[in-house]
Parts: sequence; structure tokens; C-alpha cells
Amino acid sequence: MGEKLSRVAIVGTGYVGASYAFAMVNQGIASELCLIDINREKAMGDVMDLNHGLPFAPSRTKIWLGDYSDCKEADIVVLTAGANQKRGETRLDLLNKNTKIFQSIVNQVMEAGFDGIFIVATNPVDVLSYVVWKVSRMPKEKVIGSGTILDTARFRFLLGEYFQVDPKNIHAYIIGEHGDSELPVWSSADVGVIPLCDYLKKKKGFQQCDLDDIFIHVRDAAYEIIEKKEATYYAIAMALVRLTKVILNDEHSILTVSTYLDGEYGHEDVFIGVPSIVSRQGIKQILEIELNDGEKSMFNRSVQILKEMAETLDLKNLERKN
Ligand SMILES: NC(=O)C1=CN([C@@H]2O[C@H](COP(=O)(O)OP(=O)(O)OC[C@H]3O[C@@H](n4cnc5c(N)ncnc54)[C@H](O)[C@@H]3O)[C@@H](O)[C@H]2O)C=CC1
Ligand SMILES: CC(=O)C(=O)O
Repeated sequence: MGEKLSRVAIVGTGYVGASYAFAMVNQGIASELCLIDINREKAMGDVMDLNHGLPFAPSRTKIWLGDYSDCKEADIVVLTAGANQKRGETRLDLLNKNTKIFQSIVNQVMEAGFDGIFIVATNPVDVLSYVVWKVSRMPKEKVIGSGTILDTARFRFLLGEYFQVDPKNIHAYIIGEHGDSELPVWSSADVGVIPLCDYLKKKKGFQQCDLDDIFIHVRDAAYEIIEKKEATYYAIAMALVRLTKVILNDEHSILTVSTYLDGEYGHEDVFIGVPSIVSRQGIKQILEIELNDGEKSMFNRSVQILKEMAETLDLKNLERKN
């Protein structure tokens, strides 16, 4: 019996999309990788460049310049197309531009007969995940935004550096909007199996004000990197590869993806970053972690901001008619 083929289509091969494709090939995650971009020359250049690296890859990947008809057979379509933040812009500033682009892309993907899982990375990722869900009319479990996966990774990296512990042993989440209103869930953060607040008390030299500073660096990391090199792409690419692998291998891993709340955390009709179990079917379950009062009010504010942004869009006219 032959190996099961897995096809991933990437729409948007700019900094993020191309870095993701590179990381996918390097890790040998999918057997087929189809690159789609309005700038076909750029995408073709990436296809050639990636194909030339295949002799060094861990497994064979079929890589080609595609069009929307290739999405019919795709297991996952990854959306990384659209405008990125320029210096001084927030993620939410991109909303109108990227909603128009997404409406056209998602319609074409669906018209091709796609029936897999959407991964959304383009900003503002939470509101655009909502747009993808509305336009595609896919089940809510099958639209997954990258949410605060990247922020959580940044958080774990910086906490690991601070405590001199492997970031993989730091169990701490950033939740909420992937953006300025996100929040750290200190109340349930652990170093190994020790609650972070106990760890802080027991070990000399660590203090809460340093942790507050770490969170500010996490929240503002994108601004800092964009100031230095115009865009961020390696870490998000690696985060998207991890999410892709979790889906294709049915890993049931917990990731802080942007997903549709339907009563969880006391909210509904909004996509936002919360820890969720991700499987081959998409979102299997949202984990409702206990938040303290301060965290609850920050989370509620984040929901409110995302809802207000979604309300500025003409959502009725976004939905596909058939
Ligand atoms: N969710 C996250 O954690 C992160 C999200 N991002 C976001 O990812 C998005 C992409 O960023 P970059 O790759 O840096 O931008 P980029 O400008 O380098 O690439 C965007 C690509 O989209 C393509 N594109 C534009 N309109 C299109 C259309 N109608 N159809 C097909 N392709 C189209 C462009 O030709 C370009 O190749 C941005 O919105 C950025 O803010 C970036 C980093 C982290
Ligand atoms: C650009 C962006 O969203 C990030 O690096 O977090």
C-alpha cells in the first residue's frame, strides 16, 4: 500500500509564506506543496529555489506553482497573502485592505471545491479568521487562525531565558487578540510542575517587575522586529509548520490558536486566541482555563476590541451566496 499523500496549498508567498514553505520542506511535513500568489513570477522563483534544495531535504516533496483549482485536493490551505504592517502600523490597521483580498481568495478556494482545513496567518489574524469562516461557510472547527501561538512561543522563550530553564518546560500562555490587547495568564503559568508564583517566591533574584517587563517585550516584539528589518517571518513560519504537523498527524496537541467562541469564556461569535486541542478534524476542543478577575477583564476587553473591528465590516455582504 502506498503512503497517504498530504497536500498543503499556500496562498501568498511573501516573507511569511515563503519562509513557511522553506520550513515545511526542511522538515518534510507534507508530500505535496502548492504555491499560489498573485505575483506568479515571485512564486515561480520560490518553487524553483525550493525544488533545488530537495536533494538535501529529509523526504521528497512535490512542489509546484499552482492555481486555485489545486485547492480541491488540498488537506490544508494556508493563507499568508495580503498586506503586512509597515512601521508604526498596528495589525488592526490592515483590516480593510486584507478583508477585500481575503474575500476574493476564499471565494476562489471554495469554488475549486476545497473541503479541508483553513489555516489563517494574515493580520489582523483573529478578525480575518472570522472573515474566512463567514465567506467560506466552513464548519467553525475547520477555520484555524495562528492566534497567539507565536506570542506564546515568544513568552516561553523569554521566560526560559530569565529562569534559565528550557522553554519547552515553561507552561504559560498568552491569550486574546494577536495584538495590542493580548494578555499573559500568569495565574496558571508553571515552571515544570511548579506554579510560577511559587517558583518566584522560592528562588532568589527573580521578581514580578521583571516578568511584567517580559510580557511587554512579548506584546511589542513585532513592532521591534519590524523597526529593525521591516517584517517578521521565521518564527511565525515555524509556528505554522507545527500547527500543520499537528493537523496532518492528528496529534491532539494544545495550541493557542484563534478559534470561534460559542459560549466558552462567556463569549460568542468571535475568533480569538485560546488554548485548544487541535486534531486532524481541526479544533477538537477549547480549553477553558480558570482566569483570575484581572485576567478576565483583560480578556473581555480583547473580545470587545475584536468584535468592534468585525462590526465595521459589511459581514452580510461578505458571505458566499451558494
Ligand atoms: N499571525 C502572525 O503571527 C503573523 C502574521 N503576519 C502577517 O502575514 C501577512 C503576510 O506578511 P508578509 O509575508 O510579510 O507580507 P508580504 O508582503 O511579504 O507577502 C504578501 C504576499 O501576498 C501576496 N498577495 C497579495 N494579494 C494577493 C492576492 N489577492 N492573491 C494572492 N496573493 C496575494 C503578495 O503578492 C505577496 O507575495 C501580513 O498580514 C502579516 O502581518 C506576519 C507575521 C506574523
Ligand atoms: C507581524 C506579527 O503579527 C508578529 O510578528 O507578531
